[in-house]
Amino acid sequence: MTRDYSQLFPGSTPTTPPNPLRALGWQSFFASQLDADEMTETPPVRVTEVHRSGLRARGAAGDVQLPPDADVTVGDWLLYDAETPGRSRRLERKSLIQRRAPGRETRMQLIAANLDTVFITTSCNADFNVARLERYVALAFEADVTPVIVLTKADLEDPAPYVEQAEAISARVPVIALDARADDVQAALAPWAKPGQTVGFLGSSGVGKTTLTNALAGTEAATQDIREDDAKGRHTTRHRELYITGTGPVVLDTPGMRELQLADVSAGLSTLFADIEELATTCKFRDCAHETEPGCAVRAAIEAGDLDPERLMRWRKLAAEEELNAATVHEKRDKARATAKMYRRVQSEKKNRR
Ligand SMILES: Nc1nc2c(ncn2[C@@H]2O[C@H](COP(=O)(O)OP(=O)(O)OP(=O)(O)O)[C@@H](O)[C@H]2O)c(=O)[nH]1
Ligand SMILES: [Zn+2]
Repeated sequence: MTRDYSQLFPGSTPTTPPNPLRALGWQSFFASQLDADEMTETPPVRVTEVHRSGLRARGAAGDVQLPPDADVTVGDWLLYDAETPGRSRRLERKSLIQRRAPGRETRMQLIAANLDTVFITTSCNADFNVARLERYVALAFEADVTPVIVLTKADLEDPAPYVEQAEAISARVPVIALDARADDVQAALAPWAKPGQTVGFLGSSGVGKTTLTNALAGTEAATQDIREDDAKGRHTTRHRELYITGTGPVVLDTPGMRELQLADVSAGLSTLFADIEELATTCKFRDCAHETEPGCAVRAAIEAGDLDPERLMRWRKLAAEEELNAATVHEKRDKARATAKMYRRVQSEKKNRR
């Protein structure tokens, strides 16, 4: 059987019924990475779940399973090789959210691939914290995901002062205030939550991420929970990590996103604090610490009221933190290598002694 895949390529006119791949978040960026033959022989599937035992993915023809692969994460697109699923080719990513692996592992842990927009969520109350929002924004920039700040619980408190502070974070980051339980959530998020787009939520516990996910994914979110028996025959409820709404965006909701911390975000910090870094290049001294040095452009901007001193402080803190984080990742890796080397030496010495 030959399928007509011409409609999946950019520039073609959409046909009805809606393209099933588009409902999964398929975009011309991915289509441009393969030709019509590959499209037929190895149809694209999107990874919906990652488990130790393997991957689950969904494509035009339904759900498939693949062997585990450390270089694949939720949201990835694979060209499914039905004969040898392990050989399925991963398409180049549009974006990638990753973090330092917790505990003793030294590698980066992949959290989510191919998100278009991340809704950085906080509430108009004590949860609101500019420094934390900046971290999330830097992380989004680092991952090549568009950040949008969403302020929930606007029905409980006057959102105006929160909106004002959030808008000061970056001219490149839109800010929206809403009641997450209201009917107009879909409309408010519509500019980013269009069909074919993939979105996710970041933020502390209790700020309304689940409420917003349900608003976008509708009843789908609830009905996509899967009941299954675990190894011991107990019933367990498993959440899908990718909600496919059919008519709206794809909503990515992995446990990893909820536990996310600041990872390597040096590039993201440079984007967020581009103004300060730009100013710093005009300081008289190259290694200016922007403290008491003469000819410091950064201090001059503060004195002129053009730069918020608090913002400078937060930039310093984040930059220092980032330096420390990056160092520990590298140090850990060096240490692990040294240990492995020593182990091999001991083993070979043992062998030689025999
Ligand atoms: N009044 C009001 N209540 C809200 C709003 N957003 C969320 N809530 C309520 O706050 C509580 C927590 O919302 P959730 O959506 O579960 O928050 P969450 O971010 O998913 O929390 P975790 O699942 O712990 O990560 C629920 O009782 C919501 O109904 C809002 O905008 N206004
Ligand atoms: Zn300076």
